[in-house]
Amino acid sequence: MTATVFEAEGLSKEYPSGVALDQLCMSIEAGDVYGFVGENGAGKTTLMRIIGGLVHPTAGRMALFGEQSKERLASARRRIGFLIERPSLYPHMNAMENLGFYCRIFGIRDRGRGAEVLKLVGLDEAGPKKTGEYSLGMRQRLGIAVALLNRPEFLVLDEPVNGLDPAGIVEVRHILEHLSHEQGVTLLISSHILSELQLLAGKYGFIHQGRLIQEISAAELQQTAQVMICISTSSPAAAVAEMLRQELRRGDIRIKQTGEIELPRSGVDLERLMSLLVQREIPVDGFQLTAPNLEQYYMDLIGGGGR
Ligand SMILES: Nc1ncnc2c1ncn2[C@@H]1O[C@H](COP(=O)(O)OP(=O)(O)OP(=O)(O)O)[C@@H](O)[C@H]1O
Repeated sequence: MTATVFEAEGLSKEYPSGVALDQLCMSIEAGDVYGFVGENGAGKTTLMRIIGGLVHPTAGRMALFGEQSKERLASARRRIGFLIERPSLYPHMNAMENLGFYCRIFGIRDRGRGAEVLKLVGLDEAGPKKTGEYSLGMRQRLGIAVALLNRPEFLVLDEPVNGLDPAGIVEVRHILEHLSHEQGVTLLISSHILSELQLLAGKYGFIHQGRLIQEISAAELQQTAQVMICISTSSPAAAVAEMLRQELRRGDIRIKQTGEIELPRSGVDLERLMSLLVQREIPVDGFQLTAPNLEQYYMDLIGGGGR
């Protein structure tokens, strides 16, 4: 039986300016990598702050590791690591000094723990460099190291790859994969980079205007989301798309921003499609079947799919 790490029932948060979380019900099981997806202002950070005890809900209940009372929630939070918004680091200190500071705050006596987490995030060679001189990627990795100091069973990460360059994104992904696969850490990750989230998460929760509108597992996404056909041609895309709409009698053929023509795979006779392109002497520079795509699924879900 898997243990429930986090559970919310009717969890709400109202600010004078409006509702940030609206009767949210969700659960995260031990070992899950839960991807939290939503537009700016949807309520993701608010939920993470509630989990961290930084914000109090106005209604509803929640449990962490099955604990619900105020006192027990406080001790359950010691089993969790947080990186919410930007890591707070002292710029005039190096990585080890920053970690030493947090060890004192968290009451961690294990003197070797700082070096261990630095190694885990690949910063063990950063040496005496002050964190004020760190790149964004290094700061983010050090933020993850801080979150790991207490050997958390559950890690809550608010947009951990936001603003990182491609190499930094891959580095953070490898760290999180290691924590999940090798150490069994449960992860809750919010991100706007859905292609990246799709490489990590096993389950997704979609939040829209404070409401959890859907949860789906990666396997369900694989089955549900549409495989798309993507055609690139040097012929005018608008004319080719119109010809295909007429011939295939479909209204769901669109031109992507990249200029490629895209249509759902389902119901398309590929042989007929190819022969239409050949008969009309349309040069085909690329023809691809794309894998189920989290971004497209999300856009369709909130009604902005453009198809
Ligand atoms: N301290 C606060 N006081 C008043 N309103 C707040 C506060 N914090 C958040 N809000 C509001 O609550 C709503 C949800 O914000 P939240 O930061 O949780 O969204 P988010 O999904 O994390 O967005 P983003 O992707 O931009 O980080 C927004 O309308 C926001 O303006």
